[in-house]
Amino acid sequence: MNSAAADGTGVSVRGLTKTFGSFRAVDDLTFEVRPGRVTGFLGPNGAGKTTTLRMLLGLIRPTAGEALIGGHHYADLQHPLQVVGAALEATGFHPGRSGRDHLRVLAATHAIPDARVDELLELVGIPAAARKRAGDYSMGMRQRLGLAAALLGDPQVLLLDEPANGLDPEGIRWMRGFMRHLAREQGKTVLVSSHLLGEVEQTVEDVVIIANGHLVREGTMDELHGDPAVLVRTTDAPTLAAALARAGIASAPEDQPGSLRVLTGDLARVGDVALAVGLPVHELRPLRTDLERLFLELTESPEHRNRNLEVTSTTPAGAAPAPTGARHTDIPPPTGADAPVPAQEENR
Ligand SMILES: Nc1ncnc2c1ncn2[C@@H]1O[C@H](COP(=O)(O)OP(=O)(O)OP(=O)(O)O)[C@@H](O)[C@H]1O
Repeated sequence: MNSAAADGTGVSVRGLTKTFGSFRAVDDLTFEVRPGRVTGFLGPNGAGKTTTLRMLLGLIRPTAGEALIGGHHYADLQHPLQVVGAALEATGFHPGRSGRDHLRVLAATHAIPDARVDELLELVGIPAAARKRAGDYSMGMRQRLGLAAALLGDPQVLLLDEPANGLDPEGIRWMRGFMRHLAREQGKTVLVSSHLLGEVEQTVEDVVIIANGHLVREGTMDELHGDPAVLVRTTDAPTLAAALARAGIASAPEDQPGSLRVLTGDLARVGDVALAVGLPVHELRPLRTDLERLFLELTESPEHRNRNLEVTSTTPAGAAPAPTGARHTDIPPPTGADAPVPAQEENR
């Protein structure tokens, strides 16, 4: 067993499967989430991210496999709020009640002092606004309130579903910094879902990428970026390439005349080699992997084509396909254990 899962600090998903009728929303999914790092849980709309998070939180029952938090099923946690905090949907706040009161009720049912509520509202940046009725909150305010609720019990593990949704650029910057702080300074295990790799690439160290309920890539951001490379442009690329080769650095011509792709991350070294052979450097910059393109390649390859964009067999002739992320039309609206419910207090 993975040590993080065994010592009670990580998240472990093994062979996790969920079917709704004949539709496999999550299909034999296996991955680990480590403490002290922010992990991006990525996939296009409808890939199965929320369904996976809901299984981790015991909100829906897996058809097969297991979803463990610190080596335990959610249902077996004696003090869940102190182990895992979740912000799944920025809803579920009573519109007539203030955000502060909402948190105070939640705190009271878990013997958490009111002072903790005010401390958290301060931390998420809404100490005054949280005294107004939640029904008037912007999406961004609800996100911050949801985050405060998730942190109430100071849990080791945080599961955040698209937390940047509805935040303005300043809010997004704040959220990124806050997630990094929780993981790096406080050692928490942070799993954050998003359908945009670009949205989380500056924040996450690890990624778990899924498409159509399947795992398509698990690893570090560095692995995703691949080996470092540098673009250099000069007046005599073959001479520079030969000099670089003598210095033990491989390179290959780029499309642009006079340009080389050099397989190193050390820009200064490339500049020094050019200087040593008397060549001017007209351009010298790191070559970055186009992560957005890579993400599309991984998730939209023929075997992972987004099933939500395809017409289902039950769609009436001539009818438009279900929009991306829409529920499947052959499945009745969820009820009971499988109904979408907001995080935290519904978990009881
Ligand atoms: N209760 C349900 N009944 C029927 N189908 C469902 C139910 N919940 C989810 N689905 C379907 O399962 C698939 C995965 O949905 P899920 O919400 O987990 O995806 P997601 O990756 O979180 O997408 P998004 O980024 O749009 O939130 C979708 O095709 C969705 O329509």
